[in-house]
Amino acid sequence: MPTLTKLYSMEEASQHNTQEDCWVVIDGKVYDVSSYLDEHPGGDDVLLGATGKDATDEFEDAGHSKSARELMESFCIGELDPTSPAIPELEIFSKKQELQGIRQKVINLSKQYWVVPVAVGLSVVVGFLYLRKK
Ligand code: HEM
Repeated sequence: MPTLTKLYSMEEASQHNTQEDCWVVIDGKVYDVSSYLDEHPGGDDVLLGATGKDATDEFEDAGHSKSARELMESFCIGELDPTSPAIPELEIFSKKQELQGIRQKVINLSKQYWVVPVAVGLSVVVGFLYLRKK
């Protein structure tokens, strides 16, 4: 009996581009590497950066070993639908920019929240010193 391979479009694969949910497409196959991000010796950022496109060249350029290639098979969840259109580079770029923008906003906000306890602490110290002088 023939085995049924699940087919995914590049559009669908590209939706999985976060730290919790990350798919990469290499040589026509789709890999769910979400559980491997933290362990990937090349870093999680390269895997996240390889989402939404055919990452075959980048994968080959890194010179992966035979054991890496064996390991990757355990993450294979299906194949790329050959009829599905590729996503234009610009769109991938703007999606990543969008994510970067959100990340930056969160960082900025957390920086602001540091200011509050520091300001409160400073006013308590200044107030205390002032009262002691009196
Ligand atoms: C299922 C997918 C993948 C698996 C299982 C995997 C696994 C591994 C393993 C085991 C290594 C250690 C070296 C080796 O044994 O070859 C490695 C290194 C590396 N990988 Fe991957 N990898 C995957 C996908 C990718 C992709 C898509 C990229 C690039 C976009 C990438 C970039 C790298 C880089 C840059 C290194 C470090 C090479 C070095 O510093 O020597 N990997 N990977």
